[in-house]
Amino acid sequence: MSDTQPNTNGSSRYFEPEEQTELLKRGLVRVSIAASGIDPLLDKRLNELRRALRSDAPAHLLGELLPDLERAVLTADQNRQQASSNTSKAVQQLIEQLQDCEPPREVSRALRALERQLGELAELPRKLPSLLEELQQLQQQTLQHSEEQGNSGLWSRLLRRKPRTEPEPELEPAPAPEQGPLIDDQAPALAIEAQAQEDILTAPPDETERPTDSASNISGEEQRFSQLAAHIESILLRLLAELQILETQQTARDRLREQVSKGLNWYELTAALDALCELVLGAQQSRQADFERYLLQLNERLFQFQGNLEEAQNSYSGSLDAERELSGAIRGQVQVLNDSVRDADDLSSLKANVEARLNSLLENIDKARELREARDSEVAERLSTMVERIQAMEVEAQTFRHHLEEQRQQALIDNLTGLANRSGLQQRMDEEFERWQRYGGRLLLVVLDVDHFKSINDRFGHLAGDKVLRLIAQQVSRRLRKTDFIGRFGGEEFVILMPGVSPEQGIVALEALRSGIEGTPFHFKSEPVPVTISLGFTEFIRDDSLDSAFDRADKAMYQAKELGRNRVVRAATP
Ligand SMILES: Nc1nc2c(ncn2[C@@H]2O[C@H](COP(=O)(O)OP(=O)(O)OP(=O)(O)O)[C@@H](O)[C@H]2O)c(=O)[nH]1
Repeated sequence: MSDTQPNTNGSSRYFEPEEQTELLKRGLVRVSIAASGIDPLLDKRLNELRRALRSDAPAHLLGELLPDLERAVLTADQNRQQASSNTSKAVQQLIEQLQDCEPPREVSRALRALERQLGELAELPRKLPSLLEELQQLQQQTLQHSEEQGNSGLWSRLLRRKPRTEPEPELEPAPAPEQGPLIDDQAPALAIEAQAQEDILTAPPDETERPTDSASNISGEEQRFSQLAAHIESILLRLLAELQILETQQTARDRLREQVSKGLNWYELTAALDALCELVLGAQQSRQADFERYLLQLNERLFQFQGNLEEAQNSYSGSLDAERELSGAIRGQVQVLNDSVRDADDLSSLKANVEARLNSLLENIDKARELREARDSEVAERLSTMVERIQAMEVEAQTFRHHLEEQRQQALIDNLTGLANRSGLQQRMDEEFERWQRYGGRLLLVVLDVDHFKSINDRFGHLAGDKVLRLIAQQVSRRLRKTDFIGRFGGEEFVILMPGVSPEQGIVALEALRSGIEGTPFHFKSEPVPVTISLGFTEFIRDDSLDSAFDRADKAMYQAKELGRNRVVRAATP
């Protein structure tokens, strides 16, 4: 059979089968070149095919290449579909984010239309460039719209600097009253002198650092952001002040403290956190290394100690041997003396003989004594060295115990209020609960929450909020008995334990506590800041667990909030 093919001038011409094969091969080579660059495995297989076609490989060899090629084509197709689906998802997310920014209605509509186009995955690679171009325009319109609405976006907010550093407001409690038997009614006057704090709310922002904003268009959101940054800085400064570091880290700490107190933007904040992390880890590692060194030293000393004991033991058994040797020698000399007395012929030779034997006996005894004395003094010396070493070891162990205890205690204290933190509170609750289970008696658990604390933060800033928390902690601790215990449960919530107090006594005490806080004149500059607390409490009853009692007290506290706040509610017992 023959075949025809249109030639360049339009007429058809006949092709021999060899020519047709050649043409097909050439066509295949070109198609394979066009299909290159889609997938690395497919490229490899196409390369192999091209090499085989160019080298005039026999048909059966070409046939062997085909299954691999087919597989590579299928895999490449799957990969392409997966890539299309990923791209589609990413673009879809971008569209959703833009929709979240509340774009103008026409932009939102266009975004929805664009989203619909993403459904046709097969078309996506071809359409992607125009699709992205359209998306970029819609994004620009959305951002422009956001800025016009004064609703500055997350990035612009993050990249901007906060206003000047917020100075600490001065909250000055009057001197502490004497502790009353259960509750002291005389609330001290507190003055929150916070000129500086008020400055924050009214001070114009730093123009050089806010290139796009004027002082007048700082949104409420922006202000909250600045307050949050100030809050983070105050926490960092407190951490830096309280961090136990090494002498070699002092300069790094001072540098970081200076940097933080000057105010940080978010980029600097990340670096500052890194630096803080380094300080903490450095100090921790060094303490760890110290401890390891101490353990090594201790090990070495114990080893020496054991060596000394062994030597003392050897020396003691050496003395026993020497004494045994001496008594054998004496016995021998006495035996010889006996024999010479028995066999003596005349008095003068007997006398000389006895004298010689006695002298030799005395010599032996003297030698043995000297030897024993030398050994005794050696043992005494060893013992005194050992005693000294033990004393040194005791001192070191004591110091380490002290350090460990200090660190353990620090981990249980809340930095802001100086009260027990959640872990400290948990520890004490466990102890009190165990005592109550073992010995019975009365135990009250109180949950205390500051009312509308969020609005104090919002009105006066987080630093003022912190000060209020500190002062409440002080006020409440002063009014409690020595046997009571207060810890910070978290945020603006505290827990009080009152052992040996009946619910009737408890309600009186807590009512006085509540009215004491209410009557404390907190001031922000000259403006009074109303601070009240809500309390819920319960008595531990049979079959109670810590959780069940806490739950009751917590519910009672929420009931106090629901009833209008600033009150004490006793939990209903089941
Ligand atoms: N300044 C400061 N604020 C804190 C601290 N811990 C938590 N807060 C804030 O305390 C506020 C508690 O607010 P909410 O839980 O809404 O309660 P609230 O405003 O006191 O209202 P009620 O409890 O319903 O009276 C939140 O805004 C927290 O950010 C802290 O250590 N310092």
